[in-house]
Amino acid sequence: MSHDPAQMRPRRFSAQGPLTGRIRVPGDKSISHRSIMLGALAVGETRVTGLLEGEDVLSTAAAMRAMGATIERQANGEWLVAGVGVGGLLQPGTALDMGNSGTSTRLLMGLVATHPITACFVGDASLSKRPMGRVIDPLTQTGARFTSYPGGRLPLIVEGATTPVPLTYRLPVASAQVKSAILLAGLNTPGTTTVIEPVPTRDHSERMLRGFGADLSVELESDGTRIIRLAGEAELKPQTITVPGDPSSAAFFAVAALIVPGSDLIIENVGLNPTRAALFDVLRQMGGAIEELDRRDVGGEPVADLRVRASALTGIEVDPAVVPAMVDEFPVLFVAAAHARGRTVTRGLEELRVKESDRITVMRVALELAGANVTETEDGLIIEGTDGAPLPGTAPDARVATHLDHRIAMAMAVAGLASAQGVEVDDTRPIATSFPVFEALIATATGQA
Ligand SMILES: O=C(O)C1=C[C@@H](OP(=O)(O)O)[C@@H](O)[C@H](O)C1
Ligand SMILES: C=C(OP(=O)(O)O)C(=O)O
Repeated sequence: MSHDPAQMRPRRFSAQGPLTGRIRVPGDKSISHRSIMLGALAVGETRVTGLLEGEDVLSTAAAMRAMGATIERQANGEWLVAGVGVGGLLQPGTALDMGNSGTSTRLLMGLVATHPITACFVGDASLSKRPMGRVIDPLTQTGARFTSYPGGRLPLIVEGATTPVPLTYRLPVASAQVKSAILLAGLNTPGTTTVIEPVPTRDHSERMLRGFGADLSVELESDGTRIIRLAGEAELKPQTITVPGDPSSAAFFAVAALIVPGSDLIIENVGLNPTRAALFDVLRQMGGAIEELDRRDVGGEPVADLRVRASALTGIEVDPAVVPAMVDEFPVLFVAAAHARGRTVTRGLEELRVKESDRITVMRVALELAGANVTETEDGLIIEGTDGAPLPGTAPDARVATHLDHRIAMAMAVAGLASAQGVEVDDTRPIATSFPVFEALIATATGQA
């Protein structure tokens, strides 16, 4: 995807009335990536139902195919992955195009680092600005070699180690991608790979590696630090996986239903893994009516249907400790805060500056353009809400710049649904990276479908 204005797809999102009825969001992006990767490393056939068919996951699938796996979508929507076995990845014939996806890039760099192959990683303009040094640094210690653009940026070449050395690594940033890259590198490494995680991040890799039969243990220290140990030269067994709905996608509809008057919406099948679900707790603390219905287990992850009703929200100080458990949900939380009574303060969001865009600055500019009262700090935003009044929206000649960032486009679309004159975003194309049916579900929930 490029910034070429001729290819951008702008759209004005305007008030369409309340969100009602029932919707179902697509499969979780993090679990979908890992289903393909681990399936491709197992010996035999893994079956995946509910896979997110977003561009990011399709980039992962294309890369795993290029390294030898057979990955096919069946007519009934189920995906079959025939794996090559740990150690069996083949040298890709061309560069691996990671598109817009940080998760694909960092996790696959981990996999390639301990296979005796060389791979070149390329990506779009957004991904090519993102820091890869955070995985290059630890993975270099396995014996892999990296050649990258200055600052550890894409394009980059990974020459995997022929005799990889196991890592013991303490994470300097709270990042599930860095953790997962090291664990995946550990799969084809003799001995024990150890990741020390002072601040817990999403634990899908740990859960799924165990599910695929890897010998992985997690020790919890008294201060909350997690010590994750993985026995190398693992043999993964194929699995049948049902991917739960993505809480990060449900987040947009939860906020829309809270701030659009008269809404009463059921969002079905939402994954509520505690390392992911903090947004819903924060919105409840703000006074949001979010009920969990039929809590159950899907594919080893807690899931519920969420009933969300329009609510008067109150600003709060968001505890920085919850940031990793809602790291992708801040853009849409900011939109909720812009409609609350009083002030919302967020801190500890430095990581947002290195996502698909700098989500602190980009959301400050976007919300200001829509008429909100926002102050940017070094590590967060302070937002004075409207006490339930609609934001004016963007002027007829103004467009929110989304910078190839799907979550900016969707958060500001939600702002548009609750605005007086609509919010125009400059490009809706990036939405397809994580939530291809987003616009269709808006139409369904607002009765326009
Ligand atoms: O491991 C994952 O699947 C992800 C981890 C997070 O990134 P970081 O590890 O950079 O925080 C998150 O922002 C991303 O959307 C998905
Ligand atoms: C940060 C995100 O994804 P990634 O890092 O995989 O590009 C996201 O989906 O918000």
